Amino acid sequence: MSVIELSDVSRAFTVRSREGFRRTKREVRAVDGLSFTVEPGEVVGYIGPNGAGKSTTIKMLTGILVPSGGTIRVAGVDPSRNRVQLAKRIGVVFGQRTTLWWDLPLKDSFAVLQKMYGVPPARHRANLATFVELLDLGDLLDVPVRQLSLGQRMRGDIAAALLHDPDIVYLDEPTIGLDVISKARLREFLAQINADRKTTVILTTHDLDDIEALCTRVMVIDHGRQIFDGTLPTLRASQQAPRTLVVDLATSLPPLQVPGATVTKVTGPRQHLTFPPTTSAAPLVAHIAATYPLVDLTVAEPTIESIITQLYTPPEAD
Ligand SMILES: Nc1ncnc2c1ncn2[C@@H]1O[C@H](COP(=O)(O)OP(=O)(O)OP(=O)(O)O)[C@@H](O)[C@H]1O
Repeated sequence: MSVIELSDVSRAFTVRSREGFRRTKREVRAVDGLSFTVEPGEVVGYIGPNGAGKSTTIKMLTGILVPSGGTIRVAGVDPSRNRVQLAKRIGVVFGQRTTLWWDLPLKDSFAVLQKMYGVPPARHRANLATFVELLDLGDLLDVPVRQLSLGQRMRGDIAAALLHDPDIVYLDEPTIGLDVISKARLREFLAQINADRKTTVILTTHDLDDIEALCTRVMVIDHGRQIFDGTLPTLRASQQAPRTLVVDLATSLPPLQVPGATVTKVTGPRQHLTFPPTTSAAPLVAHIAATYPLVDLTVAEPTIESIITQLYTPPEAD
């Protein structure tokens, strides 16, 4: 059974403004007819440009906002009518602000959460031991949250969101502002938690490396509507972005003649050839190996960044 179900969900806001002496009212449709389901254990990247409606969707999924239309079920209940019941089944992390108690040492925040959620003491101890080890929190437990660095605090926030064994966790920009090593550690941790506990993860991020590292599925939203839902390879293929063969030869040569591929760059013995996403690389590689003094060869996929940019950019009018 799906753990999240949205059917034709919309959410409008009335924005009031004043122009001179005139007051105006305008309706913004932050989410506009959204339908999708998420299965238990999926890791879904929920992405879109600024103002696309991502936060509004997440707020409706947690029950903070009531939809203007359509129906939502999360873990079998209507979020806005069953917020308290649902709170035990979900965890939420907002990268921009902490849910921990600012003046309390990290371990005291965890103890408060245990009481709030009524986690059995043995389970709490086991979870804490796992998170302390995987997130390297040992030296931080006695430090007040306000003294933690952003990366340390984020590790604390993520542990806090998972201590009550939620079925679903919403992560809103969890790696924002973190250095490369902290990002990598967080991604590894989340992948492991998902593998071990089958926790469903909904990840909102502008860092496409998060998506690449973690998500089995990507949903792209723009102007409150879904514009893509599928796997990363499907997203790549759907955008028809060309792939590239990077060929290292034993010697510098003029541009190679390879049917179905075009040389776009020559730097000494290295040549870059592009070919359509619908073409298999195998015959091209076979042709090059049989015809030229090949030393090494790699296939470079289009970066997800370039694909998403292409997706967000409206087609030019004729
Ligand atoms: N409380 C509100 N009142 C009025 N308009 C709102 C409100 N909340 C969101 N909006 C508008 O709804 C639209 C979607 O906003 P939302 O915050 O969901 O986008 P987002 O995809 O999360 O953007 P970002 O990536 O910038 O966080 C925007 O046009 C925003 O201005």
